[in-house]
Amino acid sequence: MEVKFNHVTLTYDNGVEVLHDMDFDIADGQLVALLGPSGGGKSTTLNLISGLLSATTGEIYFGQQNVTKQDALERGVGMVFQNYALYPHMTVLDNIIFPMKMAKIDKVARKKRALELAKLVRVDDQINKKPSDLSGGQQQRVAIARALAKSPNILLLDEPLSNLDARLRVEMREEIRRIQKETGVTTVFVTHDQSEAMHVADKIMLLNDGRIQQYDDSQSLYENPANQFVANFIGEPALNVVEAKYFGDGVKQLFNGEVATIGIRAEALTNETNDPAIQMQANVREVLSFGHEHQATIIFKEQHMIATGISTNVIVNKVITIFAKLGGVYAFDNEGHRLSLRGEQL
Ligand SMILES: Nc1ncnc2c1ncn2[C@@H]1O[C@H](COP(=O)(O)OP(=O)(O)OP(=O)(O)O)[C@@H](O)[C@H]1O
Repeated sequence: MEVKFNHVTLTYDNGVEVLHDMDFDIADGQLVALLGPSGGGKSTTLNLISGLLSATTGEIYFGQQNVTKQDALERGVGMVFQNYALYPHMTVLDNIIFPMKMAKIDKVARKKRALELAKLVRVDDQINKKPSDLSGGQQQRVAIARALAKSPNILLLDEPLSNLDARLRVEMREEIRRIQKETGVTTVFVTHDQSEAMHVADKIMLLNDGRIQQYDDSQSLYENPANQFVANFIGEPALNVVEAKYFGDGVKQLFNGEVATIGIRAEALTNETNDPAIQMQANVREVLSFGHEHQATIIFKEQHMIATGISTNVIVNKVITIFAKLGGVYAFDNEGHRLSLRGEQL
């Protein structure tokens, strides 16, 4: 089911508008991550999709239907909460059956469907256990199966991986993607972890201060950030941010508009390249190796930068020419808007 927000805002009871002009489409069958820092508006957006919160202004559509005034039950959404919220006294199978029992689905049919779902989420060998006898990952699988039981229009997951240890998180993020692709149900999940969002989602909605900063696939967010917030938030190591005053006019004039800040991706900083690049005289302070990766700290006009494109045999504590490949260099004005390269449209 397609989800459409038409200029939606949300004001809480205290009179403060926390979501501003949310205008977006989630295509049918897509897996979308709501990503952003704490307080950015992820949970509020999820609750507006679910119907647990009502839009203050604007409209919400599921397909052709205006659901703005409908509650969660009427909208037919499946929810998985952070703590899974399984019924502790019921078996795995009964947990999955429960929503279908409430919906008065025939006994034989609901058991058949529950067994299919247990198989889909790979807990079919655990169906007679109680939730307390399952691992965190297994409990989450059951919670997903239960949320899918009534064939929801939309599946919503609130920080689904946050209670799992590192190994299970990696396993479950792949599982969420597999289950979503097998069922084809439009799915939205909340996370504050960029790597999780990038591994799992088809598209990422990056939220900050109750506004969509960018809604795009992960590669576009990384390679073509809309503004300084997006460029800073996405990418590991974080973007090197340097005030434009440290660069000459030649560099500033590469861009349209008044350059206030230059951002350089760590991997764009290298000591040899054939790509179009900005040249800098910089001191390589140290080169650290982590297995097959290495990371150099370089100092350019007293500004520390992290570089991952420097060869390990470079001489340390010597000023050398470092190149910043233009593909990984962004310029921003003093409001954080991204400026295009001259002759290039953003
Ligand atoms: N019940 C409420 N009443 C008033 N303001 C609220 C309420 N719930 C959330 N807010 C405010 O709305 C804004 C968005 O909060 P929201 O919980 O959606 O962010 P979030 O991105 O999900 O954050 P987190 O990752 O910390 O859960 C914040 O400024 C928050 O303080």
